[in-house]
Amino acid sequence: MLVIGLTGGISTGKSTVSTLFKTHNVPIVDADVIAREVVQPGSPGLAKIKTIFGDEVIQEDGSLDRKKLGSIIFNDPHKRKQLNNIVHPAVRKEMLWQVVRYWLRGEKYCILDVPLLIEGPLWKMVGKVVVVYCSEELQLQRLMLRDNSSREDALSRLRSQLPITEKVAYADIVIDNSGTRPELEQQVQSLVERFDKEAGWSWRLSWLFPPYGVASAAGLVLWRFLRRRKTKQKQRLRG
Ligand SMILES: CC(C)(COP(=O)(O)OP(=O)(O)OC[C@H]1O[C@@H](n2cnc3c(N)ncnc32)[C@H](O)[C@@H]1O)[C@@H](O)C(=O)NCCC(=O)NCCS
Ligand SMILES: Nc1ncnc2c1ncn2[C@@H]1O[C@H](COP(=O)(O)OP(=O)(O)OP(=O)(O)O)[C@@H](O)[C@H]1O
Repeated sequence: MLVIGLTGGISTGKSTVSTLFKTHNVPIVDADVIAREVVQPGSPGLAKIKTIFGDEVIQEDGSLDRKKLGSIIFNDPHKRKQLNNIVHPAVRKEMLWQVVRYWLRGEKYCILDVPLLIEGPLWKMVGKVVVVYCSEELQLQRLMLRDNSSREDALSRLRSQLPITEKVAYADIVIDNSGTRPELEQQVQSLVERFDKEAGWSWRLSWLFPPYGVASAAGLVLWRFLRRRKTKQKQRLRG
C-alpha cells in the first residue's frame, strides 16, 4: 500500500485538501483528530499534561482548555517541546494502527494528514510527501479569519513551525493553494487519478505477499534518504 504524507504550514489548507480527498473516498489518517483523542478526559495523555502544565489548563468539566494551552505553548519553545513529548508518541502509535487497518482492508493507498510531518521523523517513512503551499501572508490572513485571532497570535503559531518555503523543499508534490477553491478541487481530482495509477498493481502483490510489501517499503525509505542527502549537498554547494 502506498502511504502518502500530506502536510503544509499552519492554515495553508491541509484540512481543506484532506476533506476533498475524503469526498473521493480516499482513506485518511488525521493526526490533528488523533491528537485530540489522546488527551480526552481520563486519558494518560491528559494526566501527564496536568502534571506538567498544572490545573490552569484543565476546564471545570475535566477537559483540556485548548485555548489556554495553545497560548502557553505557541509562545514558549521549551513548553511546546514538553507537550510534543507527551502527545506525539501516542499519536504516532495510533497512526500506525490506522495504517495497518487500511492495509488489512486492502486499500491501494492512504493519506497521512500530519501538520508536523517534516519537523518530525515521519516524512522519512512515507512513500510520497505532498505539501500544501500558499504564501506566508495568505497563511496569516486565512489563519486570522478562521480563528478570529490577532496578527500577533497568528504569527506566534506560524513561527512555531518550519517556514512553508523550507517544507516545500521536501515535497515530491506541491499543491498550490494560492487560488480559489475550485482550482484547489481540480488539483486534488488530478492527484486522485495520479495516485490510483501509481499504486498500480503492486499494492495487490504487497497485500497477497507481505514480505514484498515490507521490502518495497524499505526500498522506498532508502531511496528517499539518498535523494534527500543529494538535495542537501546541492543546497550546500549553492551556499
Ligand atoms: C496546543 C493545542 C492544545 C491547541 O489546540 P487548538 O485546538 O487551538 O489547535 P489544533 O489542535 O486544532 O491545531 C491547529 C494547528 O496548529 C498547529 N499545531 C498544533 N500543535 C502544534 C505544535 N505542537 N507545534 C507546531 N504547530 C502546532 C498545526 O498546524 C495544527 O494543525 C493543540 O494544538 C495540541 O495539543 N498540540 C500538540 C499536539 C500536536 O502537535 N498536534 C499537531 C499534530 S500531531
Ligand atoms: N483556496 C482557498 N481560498 C480561500 N480560503 C481557503 C482556501 N483554502 C482554505 N481556505 C480557508 O483557510 C483556512 C485554513 O484552511 P485549513 O483549515 O484547511 O488549513 P490547515 O492547513 O489545515 O490549518 P491547520 O494547520 O491550522 O490545521 C480555513 O478557514 C479554510 O476554509
